[in-house]
Amino acid sequence: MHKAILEVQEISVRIGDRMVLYPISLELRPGQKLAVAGETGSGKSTLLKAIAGLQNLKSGAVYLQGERVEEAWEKLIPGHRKIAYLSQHFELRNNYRVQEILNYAEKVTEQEAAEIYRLCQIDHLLNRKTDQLSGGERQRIAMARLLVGAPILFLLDEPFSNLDALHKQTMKQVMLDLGKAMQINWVLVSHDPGDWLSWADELLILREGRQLQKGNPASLFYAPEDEYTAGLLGTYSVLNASEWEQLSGERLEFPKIIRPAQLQLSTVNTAPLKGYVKETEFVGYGYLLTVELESGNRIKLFHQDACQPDSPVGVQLR
Ligand SMILES: Nc1ncnc2c1ncn2[C@@H]1O[C@H](COP(=O)(O)OP(=O)(O)OP(=O)(O)O)[C@@H](O)[C@H]1O
Repeated sequence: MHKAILEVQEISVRIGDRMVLYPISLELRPGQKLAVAGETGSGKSTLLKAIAGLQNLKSGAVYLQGERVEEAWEKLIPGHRKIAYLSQHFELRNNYRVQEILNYAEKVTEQEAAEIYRLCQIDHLLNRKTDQLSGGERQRIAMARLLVGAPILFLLDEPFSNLDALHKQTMKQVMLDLGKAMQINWVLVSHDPGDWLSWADELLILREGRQLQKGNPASLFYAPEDEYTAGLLGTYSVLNASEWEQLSGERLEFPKIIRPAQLQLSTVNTAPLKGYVKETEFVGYGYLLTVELESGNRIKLFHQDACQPDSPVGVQLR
């Protein structure tokens, strides 16, 4: 019995004469949810396709429950029957009823299929034609279509890119429910940190085809190795070593990356750092202030209330 559902061993991909993915290894244990982040062109889709057996590898191998996943060149129709891959460019055949499209892919019992439709929140759409659906509905149907194929690993490429905040929430709930009910393992690729920070157990950061950092989302959020990772995951500021020492008492050899929620305003006279408010931006649960420190360095922090531009403020650690 293999403990890992998925083992990716040192896989690399070359397309034409370009290296698109340098050797990457990872493991997914049952129930684990992995998110892959990186700037556009960093190799996220290529990694997913390589895991799904839809890509030729230059080196390495992918194992699903201990069995090697064949590469694209090894099969007449590339792909693995236990791995579902939902591309950001998925297509639903036009002019069919939703039910017909789903029946065609069904490899589960009628009862299980009904449960999948319920969890994907598409029961009410089964009699619709595929060209009478919203983007969010199409996405959930494409997902259900793959799910009735009974996968154990589900790979999603930018599943939220066309959805509004409400539909995103629905999709995330659907994925959580499905993960629990059907013991499906997820790997998700996304641009938007809001999509997966709360969702993933593990986060992999890619840059120019290389694995930069891997860890749990909260630790990467608060301790990114560099500004690339910091920037991918949200708003940040950089304090120089002396500013950080004034703030925390800790002496570092390098600048410190810090998140807005780690700082707060304080009384000007006694504050370790002083500056002036330059911008106030309403962000729903408060205001994101831009404060220019005495050094000229601009940092961002959250505050409950709006502040007048150019008002003098003190800054301390929260
Ligand atoms: N079929 C192909 N032929 C040539 N180059 C390709 C091909 N597919 C991908 N690439 C290149 O490989 C690199 C990685 O592409 P990939 O689609 O994996 O990136 P990505 O991180 O998913 O990007 P995005 O977020 O824009 O979807 C890019 O530089 C891309 O131009």
